[in-house]
Amino acid sequence: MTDEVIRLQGLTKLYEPTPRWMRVFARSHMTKPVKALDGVDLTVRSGEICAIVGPNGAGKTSMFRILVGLTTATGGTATVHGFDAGRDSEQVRQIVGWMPSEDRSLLMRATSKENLQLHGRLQGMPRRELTDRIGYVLETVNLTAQTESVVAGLSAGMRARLRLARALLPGPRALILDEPTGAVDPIAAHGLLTLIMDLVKQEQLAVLISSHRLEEIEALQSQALLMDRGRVKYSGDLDSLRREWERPEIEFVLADPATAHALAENLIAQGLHAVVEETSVRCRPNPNEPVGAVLSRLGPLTSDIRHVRETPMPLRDLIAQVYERGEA
Ligand SMILES: Nc1ncnc2c1ncn2[C@@H]1O[C@H](COP(=O)(O)OP(=O)(O)OP(=O)(O)O)[C@@H](O)[C@H]1O
Repeated sequence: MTDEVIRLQGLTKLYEPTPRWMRVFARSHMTKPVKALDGVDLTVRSGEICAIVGPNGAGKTSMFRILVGLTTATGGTATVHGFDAGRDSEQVRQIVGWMPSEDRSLLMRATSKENLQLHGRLQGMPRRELTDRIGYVLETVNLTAQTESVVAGLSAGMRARLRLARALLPGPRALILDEPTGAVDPIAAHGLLTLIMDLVKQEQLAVLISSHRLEEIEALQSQALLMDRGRVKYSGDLDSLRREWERPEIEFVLADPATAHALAENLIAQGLHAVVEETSVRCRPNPNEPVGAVLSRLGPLTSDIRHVRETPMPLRDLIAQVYERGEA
């Protein structure tokens, strides 16, 4: 399809063990090869956000580093708008905006403008175009008033927006955002995410984002790629993930604690895990089992139930299930 921007096909990255002679000097070294990415397939289209989720060591950073040309793949391909991230790194750099996770990449004693000027020059942007672009990107991230401010004096939220402005400098087709809200307080993080969503819509960017904050991923209404030790555990949208893995919690409210205990015993006898709290009993039915099926097995106890409530599974638990069942 023509609107495919980022495409990974069988992407593999193998880090070789540290050579024996180097182990003497290296602070840490590896004695065995590590497969950071193991045959990853992914497509991100323009106007789409894909969240990369995974525990430490899942391979998120390795994937990002390949896409921005900081390291090369050992197998498969990574392309952006048809350009190969390894072979055509020059072209890829002009159409990919990279927002690293930390402020370390900013010059703290320089102003916002100076940081962007330096970055643009390193990217080979012509001086005229760079001046216009700096004004535009600072306005886009609401930092026009901080154009001449020294970075050290900016808040964490402002610095994050400056890192985003820097990623936008080349006028990219794709954005790669590594933990963009990492050090930012929740209110500023919300502002940053809203800004990112608006940008995606307006400029039809394809975005890859990594975040350990799952509530943010839900708010972004993004696609999700769940990874573990270099392998893909799930790839698709969050609604399909819910349809496939959802096990809503059911709460039964009864007239008195004695009946609540009787109902809980019945559920436990059915092999379900049930928790009693005064007159309420909570349980999670088996996968794909509707609440009606549980009720039909309760017999005469059904008439003692005052209310039934269904609570959707939090995204955190949903994802944990994918990982746990994958292990099994
Ligand atoms: N330069 C490197 N040399 C050797 N091994 C590496 C290198 N970079 C990463 N690894 C290993 O590759 C695996 C994947 O690491 P990567 O940093 O890509 O994962 P991650 O999902 O970004 O983790 P984190 O959330 O901790 O940053 C890990 O086992 C890591 O130790």
